[in-house]
Amino acid sequence: MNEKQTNTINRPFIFLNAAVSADGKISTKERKQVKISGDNDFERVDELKKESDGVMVGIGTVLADDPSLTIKSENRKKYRKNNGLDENPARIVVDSNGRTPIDADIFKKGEGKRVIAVSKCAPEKKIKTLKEKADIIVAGNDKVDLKILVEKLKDMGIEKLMVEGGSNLNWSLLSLKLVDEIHAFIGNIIIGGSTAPSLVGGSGFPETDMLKLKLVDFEQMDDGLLVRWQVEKQ
Ligand SMILES: NC(=O)C1=CN([C@@H]2O[C@H](COP(=O)(O)OP(=O)(O)OC[C@H]3O[C@@H](n4cnc5c(N)ncnc54)[C@H](OP(=O)(O)O)[C@@H]3O)[C@@H](O)[C@H]2O)C=CC1
Ligand SMILES: Nc1nc(O)c(N)c(N[C@@H]2O[C@H](COP(=O)(O)O)[C@@H](O)[C@H]2O)n1
Repeated sequence: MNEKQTNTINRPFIFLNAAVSADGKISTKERKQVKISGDNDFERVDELKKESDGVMVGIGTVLADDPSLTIKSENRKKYRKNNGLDENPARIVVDSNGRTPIDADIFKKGEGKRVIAVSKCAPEKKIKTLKEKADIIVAGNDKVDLKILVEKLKDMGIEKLMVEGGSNLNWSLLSLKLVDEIHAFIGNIIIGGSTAPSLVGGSGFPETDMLKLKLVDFEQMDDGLLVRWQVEKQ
């Protein structure tokens, strides 16, 4: 597939959302969830979830944070129900080897569809167990092929996909040019540490290929800054 075809694949609108420290980190060197934003930001994130068809994370985030990825507000859940939708957007984990724990909060909390995206390498036995709790998408040989995955998600009716990290999944999606927007709350803390994950990890772009962003919106929120960028098409 050449670059032009890459940009024209039939996929959802995809945006990344994250809470980032003033020095660009999304958690500590222990890779444990840390509170960067406050109540106003959690409300904003809840509203974004209400408007999304899917919320996707990498297995690294599931193992580190055990997030539920549910909508928290009863009114927002009701709004979705009244509009013929599941209470929660589909919760999607990018997990090549089927490592998602069977007692993860995404399975225990809230109604709605769960999707585990695996590669052909995932052990049969684990897939069989996960199938009792989630839809399984197989995409890629040894690592989840994100282009195939997002096309399959679109086929399932996912038009708007929110990505809640982490660092490595963000990198892969950005480097494959699969991201339309980035929404970040930048908090008034410094986390530091060269091994603490930043908003975008991976191997990084050479200077000639750095992604360009267009600033769409910004506002002060509590003691931090809320920023929305569009990823420029190249
Ligand atoms: N502040 C914030 O807003 C947020 C912070 N976080 C933090 O981020 C950290 C987790 O980030 P990170 O460790 O990078 O984990 P990620 O959540 O990014 O998951 C990465 C894993 O996903 C799997 N994967 C499968 N296919 C792909 C692919 N094509 N590209 C990339 N990954 C793929 C890989 O595991 P495998 O090979 O087994 O499939 C990989 O190791 C935690 O510390 C968490 O607290 C997370 C979300 C939001
Ligand atoms: N918006 C925001 N602010 C913070 O300060 C955060 N630490 C995060 N983290 C993300 O929220 C997920 C928790 O989700 P649930 O409430 O369990 O659904 C966590 O995994 C991070 O993705 N976000």
